[in-house]
Amino acid sequence: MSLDTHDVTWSADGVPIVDGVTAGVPAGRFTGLIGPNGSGKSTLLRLLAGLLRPRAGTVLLDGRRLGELPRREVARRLAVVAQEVSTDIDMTVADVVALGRIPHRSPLALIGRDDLRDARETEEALERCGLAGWGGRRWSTLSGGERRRVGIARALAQRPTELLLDEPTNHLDIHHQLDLLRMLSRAPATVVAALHDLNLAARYCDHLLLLEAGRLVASGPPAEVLTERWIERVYRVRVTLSPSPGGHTQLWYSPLDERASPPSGAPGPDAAP
Ligand SMILES: Nc1ncnc2c1ncn2[C@@H]1O[C@H](COP(=O)(O)OP(=O)(O)OP(=O)(O)O)[C@@H](O)[C@H]1O
Repeated sequence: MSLDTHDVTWSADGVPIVDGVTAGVPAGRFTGLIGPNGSGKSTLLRLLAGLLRPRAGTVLLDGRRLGELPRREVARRLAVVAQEVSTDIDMTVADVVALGRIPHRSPLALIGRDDLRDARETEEALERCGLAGWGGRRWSTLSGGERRRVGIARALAQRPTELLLDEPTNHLDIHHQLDLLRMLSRAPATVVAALHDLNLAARYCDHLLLLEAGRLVASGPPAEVLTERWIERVYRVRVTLSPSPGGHTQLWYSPLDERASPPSGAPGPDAAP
């Protein structure tokens, strides 16, 4: 495992938000953090990133307590892409992405050599996010989806060993959602992403952690977690699973109080993916 939590609890005003979670994040794989609104995904992600301290329990990075590791090591290794980013910064896209290089800067290194390497990493990260040639654009002029991709490029420029993302597909059109998740599933890092789209989670994730009211209720490969029983219980919707033309599991939803007809290759009028 790359990241582990042992009986981790975090509460606000005495109310447990993450409640006794023991979970492992497999090294080098893409783990999806799923669960309904308010189930604790963002909070668990922040605990994994060391941005919140557990009230009880421990978070381990490669078997070592996260809170006891040197800050610089954590800053180099872990990259976090938060749900929303500030809108009022007046920087170029290249400058924003180059922020990802800061943890790697050594005060003793030759400035010119660092600059060259940072420029190369910045350009490469922009390319991987489909933003080649965008370095000179002003951040403040970008759309929501473009900002999202720049934020992810910043995280990639850091060359993290663990990449943690909170709803990375937010604001992205379907082309960029697929592009991004394919890229994350192939990234040379341990990736953890909070995701709402269970079809995308089924298609791209290697491992899933399912949260319900702050508790981990299921974990494992998508085929073991995305079952009719779990989805109906946790999301309170009826679901029908069928293989997609590409061979992945496709989920069709309908309200619990409606009778869903099984799909015959295409969704019925009451079933929306
Ligand atoms: N600092 C806080 N003080 C009080 N309540 C909080 C705090 N942080 C989170 N919560 C509550 O904890 C619950 C879990 O929040 P969290 O953001 O982790 O959920 P989530 O699963 O990421 O939700 P969503 O899918 O809506 O983004 C929510 O009900 C939220 O209101």
